[in-house]
Amino acid sequence: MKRLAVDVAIIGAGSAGMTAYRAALAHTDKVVVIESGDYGTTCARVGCMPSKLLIAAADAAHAVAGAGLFGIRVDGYAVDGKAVMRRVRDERDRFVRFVVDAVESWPARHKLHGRARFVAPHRLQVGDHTEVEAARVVIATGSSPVLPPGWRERLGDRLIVNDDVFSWQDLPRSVAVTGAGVIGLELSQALSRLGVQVRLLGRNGRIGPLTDPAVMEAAHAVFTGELGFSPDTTQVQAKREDNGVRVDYTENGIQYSEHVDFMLVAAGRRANLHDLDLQNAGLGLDEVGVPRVDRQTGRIGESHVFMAGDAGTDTPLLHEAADEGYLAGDNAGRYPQVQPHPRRAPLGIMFTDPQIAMVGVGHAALTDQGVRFETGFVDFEDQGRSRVMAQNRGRLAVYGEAGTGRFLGAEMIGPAAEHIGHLLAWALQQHQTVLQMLASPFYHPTVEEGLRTALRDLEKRLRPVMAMPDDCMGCTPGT
Ligand SMILES: Cc1cc2nc3c(=O)[nH]c(=O)nc-3n(C[C@H](O)[C@H](O)[C@H](O)COP(=O)(O)OP(=O)(O)OC[C@H]3O[C@@H](n4cnc5c(N)ncnc54)[C@H](O)[C@@H]3O)c2cc1C
Ligand SMILES: NC(=O)c1ccc[n+]([C@@H]2O[C@H](COP(=O)([O-])OP(=O)(O)OC[C@H]3O[C@@H](n4cnc5c(N)ncnc54)[C@H](O)[C@@H]3O)[C@@H](O)[C@H]2O)c1
Repeated sequence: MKRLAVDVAIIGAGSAGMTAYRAALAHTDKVVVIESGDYGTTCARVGCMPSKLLIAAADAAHAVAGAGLFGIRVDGYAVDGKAVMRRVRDERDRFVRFVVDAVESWPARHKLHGRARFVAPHRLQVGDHTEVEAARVVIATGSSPVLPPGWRERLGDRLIVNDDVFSWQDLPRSVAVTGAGVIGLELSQALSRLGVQVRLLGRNGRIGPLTDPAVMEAAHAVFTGELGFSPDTTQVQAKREDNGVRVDYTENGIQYSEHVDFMLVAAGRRANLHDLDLQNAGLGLDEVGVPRVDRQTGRIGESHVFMAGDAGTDTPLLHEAADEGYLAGDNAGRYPQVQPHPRRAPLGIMFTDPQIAMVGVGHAALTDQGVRFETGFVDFEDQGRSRVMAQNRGRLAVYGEAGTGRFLGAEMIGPAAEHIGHLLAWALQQHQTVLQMLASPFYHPTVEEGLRTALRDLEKRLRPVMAMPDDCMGCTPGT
């Protein structure tokens, strides 16, 4: 058994771990990053990037299929599944290469390969070959898909998760997708637009991260209109049969039975903490055995252990993982002079079409917290620029605090949501009021004019006396 003594040991070389490494290195050279799997990160290898590559192909197919609306005739197009998947894999490999190159440029003394687990608060065992004595530890072990009990045993290789999709050589004929969350919706719509027959099995009418009933209603209209989407299924059973899976489920009291090539499970992800033997780390764990992490320091309680990324967050997103990696790595490096780091305004974007954006505090959380707030809406059906582009589907809800007029958050499904989401998150981070936001420029004709309509609606409800003049459709058409 080799022995190693370091100031900072980082478990996991994903996006959070890599950022933690760079931050810790600013304080000490005695750092080691321990990785049990392949280098390249979840984001580049099986997450953000390959999923967006698949969506890009689906968008191209959708644009061709819908070109007739603009008077553009496209005769006889076909989706070449092998070519689609080849581009997804090739471009994905390019992104992975950049990450792997970065890791390969690190000195060998900073890297260790193998599965890490705690044997004592300051001691990690890595595989069966090395024992690391670490003054501080950063846990950045990411997350893995949650599978319904017994399905892996019953379905074998017909049960797939996101990782499997991106190594396909060709597109299958049909898939059932369990879970209408972010991954389920993004992949279902992309596969459907590429000609795969899709059955998306949701639960309790949930649709991605949305909580605002009016925005959810608009989202339901979008996805049930386009996909084989069953938003409120119960009693879902899956069993293996010849060349695929038999899926039985109930919706609205009616039983359905379908045969599909694969069952894709996208029913949420769980932090990779189970095999770390955290009970040996001397940490305070909560009632379900999970450590509590300070959002601004990344530190677990008063301990020498820090956590970053999907392993310890309720916002498992790439930019959050990178930020958390930085603050955990920095604090592990400078320990015991741990310092808090400010966090950014919450922002989430789903790359469906139309896209979904969540900014700040959502409708359900505002309601649960008893905040006095008002809501402004815009429906995109008659929004000028959106209609010009035939992307006039969806709804935006913006929330403002009663009394102060402070902007609090937004939920949206609609055109350009990735851009509108950023504008709103930046305004939120600057603590702007709705009136201050309305004082910013809005160009004509843009989708942002739809945002202005929603903000004006909100302003009217927040401060009836100081309301802005009504929209003038004749002055600037379709805003
Ligand atoms: C399909 C999909 C699409 C996504 N799309 C987006 C998107 O568009 N935008 C966005 O912001 N986010 C997206 N995400 C989320 C984003 O990918 C994650 O939030 C981010 O990658 C998390 O980074 P991480 O460093 O925490 O984990 P990871 O990158 O998973 O790194 C964790 C590392 O720890 C290693 N490890 C685990 N246990 C041990 C151990 N005991 N010992 C040693 N090593 C260990 C693992 O092998 C892994 O390499 C997506 C995720 C998925 C799955
Ligand atoms: N665009 C992006 O930023 C992006 C894209 C993909 C993933 N991600 C990240 O990855 C995380 C994980 O994604 P996810 O989609 O796996 O999780 P999720 O939490 O977004 O969605 C899981 C969904 O599955 C449902 N569900 C759970 N068990 C079920 C069952 N047995 N049957 C039917 N439905 C069931 C849940 O109610 C939920 O709606 C996301 O929270 C997100 O942060 C982000």
